[in-house]
Amino acid sequence: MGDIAGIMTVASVWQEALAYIQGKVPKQVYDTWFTPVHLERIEDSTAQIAVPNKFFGDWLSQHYGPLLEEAVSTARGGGETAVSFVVFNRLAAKPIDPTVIEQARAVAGSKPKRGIQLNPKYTFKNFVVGAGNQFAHAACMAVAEQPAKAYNPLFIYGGVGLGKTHLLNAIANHVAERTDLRIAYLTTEQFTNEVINSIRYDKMMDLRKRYRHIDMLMIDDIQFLAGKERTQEEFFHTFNSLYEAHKQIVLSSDRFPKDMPDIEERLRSRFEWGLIADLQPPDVETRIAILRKKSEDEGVRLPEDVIQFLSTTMKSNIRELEGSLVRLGAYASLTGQVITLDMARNVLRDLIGDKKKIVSLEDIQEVVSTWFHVRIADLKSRRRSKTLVHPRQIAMYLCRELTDASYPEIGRHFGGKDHTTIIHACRQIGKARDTDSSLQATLDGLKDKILRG
Ligand SMILES: Nc1ncnc2c1ncn2[C@@H]1O[C@H](COP(=O)(O)OP(=O)(O)OP(=O)(O)O)[C@@H](O)[C@H]1O
Repeated sequence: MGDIAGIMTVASVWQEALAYIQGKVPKQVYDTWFTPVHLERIEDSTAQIAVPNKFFGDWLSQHYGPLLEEAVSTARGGGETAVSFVVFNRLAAKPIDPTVIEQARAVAGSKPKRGIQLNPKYTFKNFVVGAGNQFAHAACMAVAEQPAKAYNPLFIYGGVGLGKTHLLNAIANHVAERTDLRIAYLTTEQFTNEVINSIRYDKMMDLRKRYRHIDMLMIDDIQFLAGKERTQEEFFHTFNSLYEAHKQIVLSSDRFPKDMPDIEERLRSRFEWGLIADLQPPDVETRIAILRKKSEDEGVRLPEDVIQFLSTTMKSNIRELEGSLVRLGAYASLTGQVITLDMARNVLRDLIGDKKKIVSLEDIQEVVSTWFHVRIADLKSRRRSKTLVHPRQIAMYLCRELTDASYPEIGRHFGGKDHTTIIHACRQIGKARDTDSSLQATLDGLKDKILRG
């Protein structure tokens, strides 16, 4: 009885809200944007509007969110009503919260577990497991099931957009759902800012106390500690006290510990104490599985030939794969067309074109020097220290791989070196990359930076 009364109320509120909207927008807008949606329920003072897919919801929220709020509030006879959106063709539809659509990075607050803002979308359930990420996934699952018992620290490394943040969030979400452990999940940038502020306001003791009383510390993109001595020092002490107290530490990085030249040795070696698990670019089967899963979740119909096209064009980065799906879905939704192969080619032309960007030898030298924290002059010099030889050889190798420059020409750009030196470097790196997955990840990361500019 209560239910029926509830449904009737919702239905009548919606009818009135629609009448209100009709009076405010042109017919075409009304037909396109308001007839496909309905009011699902009203809870507290939030009205849930059911939409056909995520993009529709995003668009509606951006353009007509305030009008919807006004309409529902008026239909309910006043009082503020907020609106949120759910996708109605999904079984477990979740509200679309604009703050979590983009990656939500967590902030460690004074009460770490309550203060964190995890991205609820990043769970183990929606992480597609394939050959390249199986190991990292299993390691993360083990840690999530048994924090501080399985592997400590857990160090996840992998190239850009391969799922590090997703996995870290998945661990935190899993643990937060099942336990009362106090979790601090933050990016290295946030940790650095906290250290800087604590120094500035003389609150170092507070910071230390805060971090030393948590049960699980998760820091994303730890490579950004490079060159930040004071933050490294603070992190070192935090690490030690948590580790000694048998608390879980999880770190992610885009490179292997030994490839972090500007990080103190005592920290680097600690990163290797537990388990290091890498994320490799997905193979074609995994790319297809990811596309299928994401398109299903987002309510986007992707024909088979488009799935094939996307999975063979977007090879090295899952974020890019996802981005292309988002763009296609938005385009199709806004133009009211179904997705076809031609549309995909058209809409994603610039994304695909990016890959063919012409790069110069200088671009490569610049990116490599920033990555390894060495000067361009040192890359061109004849100094033979190990910290220089490796980046120099990598830069030479990438010059050969990403440009049409000849060996002598590359030699000239590296301080007038002989072409045999360049050939040697290319062979060394080419050979090593076949067996060294950390080198592979480094090369992928560098290429990504070079090609995207
Ligand atoms: N195996 C997977 N299954 C489903 N989605 C994935 C998978 N791997 C990555 N993704 C998705 O790809 C996007 C990029 O992943 P994520 O942000 O975790 O990458 P990252 O490695 O942290 O990148 P960055 O180096 O830029 O910080 C996210 O939206 C994530 O959900």
